[in-house]
Amino acid sequence: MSTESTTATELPVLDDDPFGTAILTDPYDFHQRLRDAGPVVFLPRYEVYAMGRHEHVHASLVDWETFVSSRGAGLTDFQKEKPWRPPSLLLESDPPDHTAVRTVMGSVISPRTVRGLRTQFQAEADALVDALIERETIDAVTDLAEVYPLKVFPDAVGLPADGRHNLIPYGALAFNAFGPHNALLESAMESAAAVQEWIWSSCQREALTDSGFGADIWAAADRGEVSQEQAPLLVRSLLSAGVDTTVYGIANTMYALAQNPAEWELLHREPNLAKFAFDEALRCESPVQTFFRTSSRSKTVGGYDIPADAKVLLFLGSANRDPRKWGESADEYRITRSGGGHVAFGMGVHQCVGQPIARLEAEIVLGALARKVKRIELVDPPTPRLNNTLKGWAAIPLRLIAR
Ligand code: HEM
Ligand SMILES: O=C(O)c1ccc(-n2ccnc2)cc1
Repeated sequence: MSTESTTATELPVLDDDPFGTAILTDPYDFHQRLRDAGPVVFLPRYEVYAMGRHEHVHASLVDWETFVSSRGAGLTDFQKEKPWRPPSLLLESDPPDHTAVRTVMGSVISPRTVRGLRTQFQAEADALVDALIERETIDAVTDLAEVYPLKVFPDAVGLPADGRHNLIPYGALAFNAFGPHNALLESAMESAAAVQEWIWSSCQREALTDSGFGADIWAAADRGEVSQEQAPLLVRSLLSAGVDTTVYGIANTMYALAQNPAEWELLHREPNLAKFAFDEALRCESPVQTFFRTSSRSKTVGGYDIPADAKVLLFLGSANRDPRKWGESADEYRITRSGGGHVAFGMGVHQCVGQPIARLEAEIVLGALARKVKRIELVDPPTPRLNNTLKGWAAIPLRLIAR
């Protein structure tokens, strides 16, 4: 059998700052240059190895033995620097440690449990939409995308009624913390300092209602499926991830629909397409733009050598717009596209365990709005909300033209 010999080819280099304001605001030109530069590109700014093509991002996500998560899913290498908080038992662990806690979280957020949320989620969506269509203009972020998840998700977790507003700055901190120590992370640390106490106390058994995702995690600990020490950390995972991601995802979908009136018109005619409208927005306006891995050993990717112990930056948002996978219409928002295969929720052992909740929230609230609103129009350009990991908006002023 011939052994393919690949001579180490000189790595392409890009001097851009992917965590600078310009690229965080509008990453798509950089993504194209990254994909066209090669399968692996060295970014000297942070001394990391970057991948932007779907083929290699996908392959690296599923190769958890080479590209590990236990040394941090952000820029910090936990073998070299202390994490800012105890590492995530899910996101920042590898099999076999990861396997047991993932099994528990997968059974807590099971399709059956999530299906049981549909009635309550629908009631909250109908009430919110009925209030919104009374107004001629709304803000799709502050009146819709931030309001709906912040009501239904903490209810599903079983959080106390007061203090829930803390979830947004804490989520912003968690996602900024995956990036470099820049001004975004600095300001997130300052504004979230106060909420860390509320977050940790909300993860404790006594703070949670006796039914909900929180209680189910503690029940798994009582059954010995996870330890009593792991239970609050698993609840913390839900609080870190459960709100900001869906806020950005629903907002990004509304902006994509506002930019494509024909797509809204189709959705208004067929509100059951709401789940596809959300999925296509996740592909072309990915809320979670990047995640890091660390190479446990040297690896040749696309003919280029990545050394061991290197930080590898996977551009999910770029992979999801790669014309090598999605064709020339890759940048276009088309809700009838068969969009399967995107990596907006990751891929492999760490693929988003909260996906069913995110999808249910979006399908229901977008479907409820589409049923009652004939057309939506942008009133002013949206205001970006910058974050080292998340891409989305702080404000999207819209006019709603109900039936
Ligand atoms: C639009 C919404 C969401 C997006 C785009 C998203 C995206 C992702 C991505 C890309 C990963 C993989 C991370 C990696 O490979 O390192 C992930 C993992 C994860 N997500 Fe989400 N997420 C969303 C919503 C949620 C929600 C609502 C929850 C909680 C209920 C959640 C909980 C998690 C957890 C716990 C993990 C780690 C899974 C593991 O490491 O086994 N996510 N998510
Ligand atoms: O355990 C944590 O802190 C944590 C877990 C998961 C996420 N995440 C990212 C995208 N979907 C969820 C963020 C933080």
